[in-house]
Amino acid sequence: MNMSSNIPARDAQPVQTASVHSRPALELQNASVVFGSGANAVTALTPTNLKMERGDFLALVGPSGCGKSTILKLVSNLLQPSEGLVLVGGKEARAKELRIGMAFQNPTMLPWLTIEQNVMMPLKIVSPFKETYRQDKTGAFRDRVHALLAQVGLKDFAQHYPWQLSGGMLQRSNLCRALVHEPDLLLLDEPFGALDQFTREELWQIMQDLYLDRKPTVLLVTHDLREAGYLANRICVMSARPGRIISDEPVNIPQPRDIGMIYSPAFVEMTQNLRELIAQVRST
Ligand SMILES: Nc1ncnc2c1ncn2[C@@H]1O[C@H](COP(=O)(O)OP(=O)(O)OP(=O)(O)O)[C@@H](O)[C@H]1O
Repeated sequence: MNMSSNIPARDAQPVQTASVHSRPALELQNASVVFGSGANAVTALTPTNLKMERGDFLALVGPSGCGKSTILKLVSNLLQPSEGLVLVGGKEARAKELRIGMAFQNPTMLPWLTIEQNVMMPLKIVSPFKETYRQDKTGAFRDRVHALLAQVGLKDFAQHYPWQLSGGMLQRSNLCRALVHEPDLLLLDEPFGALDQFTREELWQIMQDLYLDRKPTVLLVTHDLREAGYLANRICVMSARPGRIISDEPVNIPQPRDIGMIYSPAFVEMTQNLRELIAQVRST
């Protein structure tokens, strides 16, 4: 399947996936996951290889239950592979203190803290920021939080509490919190799944701006093929359980991408090809 296209983009720049660092940001080497044992064993992931360079934005798509979240859990060290290796920045995930940012479908803001305090939280608890958090007399951390909030249009909401914000505003704050500590990896698990279509598209544009500004390495799990095509520079399709990656293709559309692009014939054709591939693997 070829996901190349001639779709025009605003202020087109080449897609940048090449690494300036020698070690991949993330590597799965024949990593497999089996839950349980004996007759109750469930193979969630067959031996899987995956490599991401720094600054890659990879979308993982596939039928329900194929192991997408399992891969996120492996990468974030919430789960150990039954066999194989998971390397983050060249070191085993379990051997390393990981600096990871995460955003899920439901923003998990602490209700008794303001948005500013919620977004600040990773700086308080994650190295190397936590060591200097208390000595931050200049307010550099606060400035960092405010700059992020301003970038996502929440400049005037820093002192509000989570219950005073809409779902879309909460997810924008959530993205700020996931990025504030400059994570080695940003893991996104259906982060826009609970939003209405207009808000979702607005958030895609905000996510794109944040990504192009900071170039974190991003692994996005989504069921929304347009979201994958709009945001990612690589799309991996997984087979039905037991999961494995059956297609790994670049999205050769220059960034930044215009949101109107998702209605263009070439983009619709690309997502249609993905849809057909997933329909095939669901029925086999
Ligand atoms: N703790 C567990 N014990 C047993 N089986 C599990 C466990 N966690 C996940 N599984 C199984 O592993 C498979 C992969 O699950 P996973 O959550 O990774 O799928 P997914 O692709 O993220 O699904 P969805 O798209 O529906 O969120 C599923 O069949 C699931 O039932």
